[in-house]
Amino acid sequence: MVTGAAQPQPESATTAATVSPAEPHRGASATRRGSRVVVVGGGPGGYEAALVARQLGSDVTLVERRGVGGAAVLTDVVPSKTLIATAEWLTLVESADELGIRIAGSATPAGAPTPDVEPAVFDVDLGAVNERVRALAEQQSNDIAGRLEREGIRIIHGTGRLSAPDTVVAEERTPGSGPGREHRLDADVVLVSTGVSPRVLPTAVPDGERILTWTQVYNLTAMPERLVVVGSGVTGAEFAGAFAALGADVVLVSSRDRVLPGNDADAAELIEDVFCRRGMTVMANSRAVSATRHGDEVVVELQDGRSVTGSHCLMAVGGVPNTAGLGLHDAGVELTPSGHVLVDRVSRTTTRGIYAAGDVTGVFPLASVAATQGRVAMWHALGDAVSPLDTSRVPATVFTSPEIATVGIGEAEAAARGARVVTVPLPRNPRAKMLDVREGFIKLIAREGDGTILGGVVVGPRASELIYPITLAVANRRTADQLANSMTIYPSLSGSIAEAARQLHEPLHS
Ligand SMILES: Cc1cc2nc3c(=O)[nH]c(=O)nc-3n(C[C@H](O)[C@H](O)[C@H](O)COP(=O)(O)OP(=O)(O)OC[C@H]3O[C@@H](n4cnc5c(N)ncnc54)[C@H](O)[C@@H]3O)c2cc1C
Ligand SMILES: NC(=O)c1ccc[n+]([C@@H]2O[C@H](COP(=O)([O-])OP(=O)(O)OC[C@H]3O[C@@H](n4cnc5c(N)ncnc54)[C@H](O)[C@@H]3O)[C@@H](O)[C@H]2O)c1
Repeated sequence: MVTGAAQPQPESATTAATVSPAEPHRGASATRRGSRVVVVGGGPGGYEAALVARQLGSDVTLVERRGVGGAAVLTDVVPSKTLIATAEWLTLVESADELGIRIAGSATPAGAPTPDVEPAVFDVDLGAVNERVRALAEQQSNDIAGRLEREGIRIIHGTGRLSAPDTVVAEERTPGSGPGREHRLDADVVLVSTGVSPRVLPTAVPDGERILTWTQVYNLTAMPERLVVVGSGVTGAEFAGAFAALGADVVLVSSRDRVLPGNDADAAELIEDVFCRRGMTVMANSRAVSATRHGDEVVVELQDGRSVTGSHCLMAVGGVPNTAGLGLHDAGVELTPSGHVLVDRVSRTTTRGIYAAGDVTGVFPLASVAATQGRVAMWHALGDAVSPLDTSRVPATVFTSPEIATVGIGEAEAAARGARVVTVPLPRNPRAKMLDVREGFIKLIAREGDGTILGGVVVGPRASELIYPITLAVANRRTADQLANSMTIYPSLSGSIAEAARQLHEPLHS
């Protein structure tokens, strides 16, 4: 019998005790030791949950059909950010000349005419880059699997489904030899964390060679001559930027009037500008209706009758939740109109004892959120202290060059709430000048009156790191004055965060 902690109440706040997850939890003796927990899907949502459940004394089985670490480690976050690391290196090299670095033998005494030497050009061996990417992902997956096994978590390499609300059937994966052995796993708590798969348009079916999903780009052994990227969301923008930096001729087909439609408008405009300056073609208001292979070419037809031809096409048109065949309907688990699993802020589904975490819930498709949802699910299910998920404080980064990092409310909401917005351009910052940083900004949003920081945007190198002090301020309801009065290093890019905060100061007499 399933013994979940409380009646599910999707969309509502939890009934459990509320403390910050950073505070010590109650002792495991207060929790349901010895519970049988089955996790289906081994991405960050699943494996982080498994670790918490084990820590709380449960008997834990994790069923994963592909590889531990999930899509996050094997096809999405880890490989894309590793590829981007190579692209970033090439972007840095663009500044070499400005910084006084010359090709060996071409430096001249001061004042002498510079000899006519071609700027350094690097060829990227995409086969070698991708080999490194795949090896790193595989290694990370093995590291996580090793950790889980050391903690005493049982891993079944196979496909899981619910045969009843308290039973998971796992069919073991036996490569090349028909159906594998079936395990019937009785569970007190089930966590569904099966992620999403790339959305496939029936008129643009990937062949894995020239029409690709984002999971297939790591099989390329040679640089695409002309890559058409369809979709200008985060995935499309990151790959378009990376491949342009790696030396491919890139066309970005965007169905909207600008790239990154869900992001800060100033940041998106800046990135689109950078893309165009680097030679990328950005086609706005261009919805792709099909992608067809003709020998070594791919023709992408657009809704307005135009077409664009490339050597390769990357479809980055979003994902669909992996719920098919899981037995969710029969188990009474409700889905949202978009097909995601309906959960509340402690990850409960509509069936007692069944929880869900990560992209399959569609709550906020980030690895960090998946992991948090998974942990929260186990804290709740197993009776430990728990805070419901708060998506208003989640930081996110688009790993373009420059990076775009955001946290808290955006400008539209700021306007609606009458909040104050200050933007400080990064190129004015002394450290930025030294580093030849030519674009970027810090934007802070603060509540009128008491100056509480409500949100922020950083566009610049390593914005993913620079956003942290702003995240701390948003998460802990700190004020602009508190941010301004925390000293920064001189010279440092974070000095501009303090500068923006100083500009938000409201004098006592005002
Ligand atoms: C290109 C790309 C780049 C990204 N970059 C970032 C980033 O930089 N930072 C970030 O925070 N997020 C990033 N994301 C989002 C991130 O990948 C997801 O939010 C994260 O993977 C979600 O984790 P998850 O645990 O929900 O699922 P996943 O990581 O998708 O794992 C789900 C697992 O479940 C398995 N599974 C599915 N069905 C079954 C079944 N029936 N039985 C057994 N196993 C099953 C799958 O094989 C998979 O391994 C990126 C996404 C993409 C597409
Ligand atoms: N750095 C990161 O953290 C990172 C990176 C990648 C993805 N993600 C996560 O994954 C989620 C999904 O991102 P995504 O970019 O894969 O999907 P998405 O759904 O956000 O974007 C897909 C884009 O494709 C467009 N599109 C759809 N059909 C089209 C067509 N026929 N022609 C042209 N354009 C079309 C859509 O309008 C949309 O803008 C994001 O919300 C993000 O949370 C995160």
